[in-house]
Parts: sequence; C-alpha cells; structure tokens
Amino acid sequence: MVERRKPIKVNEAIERVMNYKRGGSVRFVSIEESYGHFLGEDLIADHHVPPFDRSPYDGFALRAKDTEEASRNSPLQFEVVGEIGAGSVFDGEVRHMQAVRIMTGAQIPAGCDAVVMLELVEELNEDGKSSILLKRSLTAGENISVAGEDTKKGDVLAQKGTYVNPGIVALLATFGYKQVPVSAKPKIGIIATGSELLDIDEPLKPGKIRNSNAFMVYSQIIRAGGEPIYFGQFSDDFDTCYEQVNDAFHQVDFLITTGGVSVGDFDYLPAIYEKIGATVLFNKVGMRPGSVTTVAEKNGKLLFGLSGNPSACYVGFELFTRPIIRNFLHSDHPVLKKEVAFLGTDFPKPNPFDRFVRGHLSYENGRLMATPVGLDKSNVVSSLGAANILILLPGGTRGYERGMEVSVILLEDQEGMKVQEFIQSDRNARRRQRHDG
Ligand SMILES: Nc1nc2c(c(=O)[nH]1)N[C@H]1C(S)=C(S)[C@@H](COP(=O)(O)OP(=O)(O)OC[C@H]3O[C@@H](n4cnc5c(N)ncnc54)[C@H](O)[C@@H]3O)O[C@H]1N2
Ligand code: MOO
Repeated sequence: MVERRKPIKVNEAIERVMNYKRGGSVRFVSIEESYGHFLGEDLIADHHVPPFDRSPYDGFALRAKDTEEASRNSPLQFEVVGEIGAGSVFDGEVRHMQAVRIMTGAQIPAGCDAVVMLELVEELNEDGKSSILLKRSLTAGENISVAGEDTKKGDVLAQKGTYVNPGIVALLATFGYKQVPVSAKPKIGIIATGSELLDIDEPLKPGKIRNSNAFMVYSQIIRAGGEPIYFGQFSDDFDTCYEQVNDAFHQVDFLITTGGVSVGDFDYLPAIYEKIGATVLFNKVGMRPGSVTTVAEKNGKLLFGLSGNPSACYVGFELFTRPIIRNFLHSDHPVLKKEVAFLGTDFPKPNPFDRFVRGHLSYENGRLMATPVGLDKSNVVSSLGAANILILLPGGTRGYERGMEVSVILLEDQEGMKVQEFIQSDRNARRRQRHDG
C-alpha cells in the first residue's frame, strides 16, 4: 500500500524553507541596468541634498532684514546687482538694499537669506540701472531650500536588499553611482519530468501535451528576481531523471523540478531525493492547489519538487520558492504582500485544506473585490493568465459567501486601470470622505 503523507500547514512549510535561506554575493551593474535588481549595499548619502542653499523659485534674492519696512503703501527699492541661472554662482556678497535676480535651482548668493518671486515685485529700469520695488516684508529663510533639507549627509536612504525602482535609481544617480552594487541573482535550475511532454514546437500527438510548466516557472523565476537555467524535459525514467537532477543540482543555487512528486508508479522524485542523499523537509502541505509540493535539502541547498499540475506548480513556486529567491537577494520582505478584500462571488466548495484560489482584484463601487477567475482545479492552465491575486480561503469551512472579507496575495500589478475607473475611484473616495467626515 502507498504511504499516506502527513500534511503540514502552509506557514509551517514556509518557515521550514526559510530555515535554509542564504544570501548571495554582490556584483556591479551600470546604473542603466540597475532597475529591477536588489541593492547589494546600504545606500548612504555622502553629501547633503541639496548640496547648497538654493532658490525654489525664479525671483530675487535679498536680505530679509532690509525688507522689514516694506509695505503696499511704501514699497522699498532694491538695486539689482546681478543675475544668476541654475548652475551659476554669484561672485561677491550682496549688501544693504541690494538684490540678485535668481532662477530656480541657483545657489543663494552670500549675504542673502530670502527670495521673493518674480511676480510679486515691480521691476524698474532707469538709466540702464535695474532695480525692484518690494511691497511686502520677508522673513529670514523665506523661499530658500536649505542645504540638506532633502537628505542629510550620512542618512541611510535605502537598505541592502531594497528593490531598485525608478525612485531608487534617482537616488543612485544623485549620489554618483555610475556602477551600482547589486545582489547577484541566484541561479535556479528547471527540470521538467513526464513522458507525456512534448517540446514547444512539436505538433500534438495522442496522449501527449506540451510542456507549459518549464516556461511558466522560467518566467516566475525572472519575476521573482532569479536567473533561470533550463536543463530540459525528461521522460519518466528513473535513471535518466536521477542523472539529470544530480548533475543540475551541482550547477545551481536551487533546483526546481516539475512533475513526478505524487504517489504514482512513475513519480520518481521521492526516490531520487533519497538516492542523492537529500533530506525531505516536507512532502505534503495542507493546501490546494499544490498539496504535493515537496522540498528537500542537501548541504543547505534546496530542491523544490513542484507539482506537474500547472496551477499547483504555479502556487507552489510563489509560496515557497519566491521567498528563498528574494532572501538570496538580501530582501527582508521576501514573501508576497497580502491585502484584505471582499469576495466577489460565492465560493460554495467545502474546504478541508487552505485554498489559494486564482482570482482577480478589481474596484467595484470603490471597494476592493476579489473574484475567482476560471476553473478552480489544480490541473488547469486557463485561469493563470487572468489571475493577479491568490484568494486565501482557510480550510475547515463549508464554503464562503460573496461579500465576506478575505485575505488576498498580490501577484504583480502591471495591468493598470481604464481611465474611467481611475477617475471614478477618486470620486468614490471623496464621497466616502464626506460621508465619514
Ligand atoms: N493517488 C493519488 N493521486 C494523486 C494525488 C494523490 O495524493 N494520490 N495527488 C494529486 C494531486 S493533488 C496532484 S497536484 C497531482 C500531482 O502530480 P505530480 O506532481 O506527481 O505530477 P505528474 O503526475 O507528473 O503530473 C500531473 C499532471 O500535470 C501534467 N504535467 C506534468 N508536467 C507538466 C508540464 N511540464 N507542463 C504541463 N503539464 C504538465 C501531467 O500531464 C498531469 O496531467 O497528482 C494527483 N494524483
Ligand atoms: O497538489 Mo494538488 O494541486 O493539491 O491538486
């Protein structure tokens, strides 16, 4: 009789995997290539930003104490002694009742401690001499962006392991990182197993299907921040699979196999783990899909035995492989983010195990709604493309009803909104604010 596997809880499985986390090395990439990497070092400001006091407006820089008596009825006249644009510096010092015409971003001249906007003064030109009439007083520091107001020298701006988004790229450029230290990507091997698998360019044959998992996992690895290495697809033959797994395992940081982890006659992965001397961390998880997900470890290196069923394979990767990839990249937020949303439809299926239902998160009347997409079976591929969330329906219930609050796991948001939805969501927020206030 086939051995009955004992399922462990999903969170317990994540923790077991994370016991074998390990960080990778650091390498350098050009700043143009840095987007989408993870910082390999803390990013620390080595100078103030802005580096000098500067003007946030086009206007006139002057000394606030000279302006004390200025008013609408008795404007004060200031001699304009120079003009500077951004990038230029005024030589010399501005004295009593003098002003310098200054453009946005230019350094505040020595002696000045306030700026008045161009629109607020009257400019005069008499006998080739420029001056301004000021009709109000200014306070010291008015309209000055002081050195370090954005960032102070020594500030930690982003920690090692931070995802490099365009905002981080702006910081890197501000501090002169032509080459950026990034975490080296883990090399993740992929092996697909199954005698039914056809190559991508083969026509269908009786009893055979095309291998979709290898390419799905390949792109999941890229999305997670790893470097995929595809070793190929192999038929259900113990010796061949053993050789391939053993060989690939030595060339990568982590290895993923798909298929062959269940209890069928050709499910050789458990025997392969035994033969290569790997310890199984778990081989059954209390979840659907992906209950057969098996993870084994040898010398601190992990082997992920993901299911052959496409949806089970997908979910197993996102829950267990992704965090280990992010950890290798030194991220301290390695798991996918959870949100709370309202269930968009009834889900009457009873739930002995926790279910991770492929779903779509959208706004409906300004509320976040999580709606299951397509067929909820672990062997389907059709619902994966439309899924931008996994709806977490904890086990041990008789089903869920529309409108119940549920946790959802965000997969990736690249799809955007329709313009009308974008506008409508603001209106709804304003309506709620009026209502609440
Ligand atoms: N007696 C039992 N049978 C099964 C159990 C069980 O507990 N007892 N578990 C079921 C569950 S749940 C799942 S999930 C599957 C897992 O099976 P495997 O991970 O061993 O995968 P295979 O049997 O090799 O394949 C399953 C299914 O997926 C298709 N497949 C495989 N590889 C690919 C690929 N690269 N691309 C696309 N599709 C693939 C394969 O043709 C099968 O249809 O076991 C249940 N059975
Ligand atoms: O591992 Mo299976 O996906 O639970 O259906």
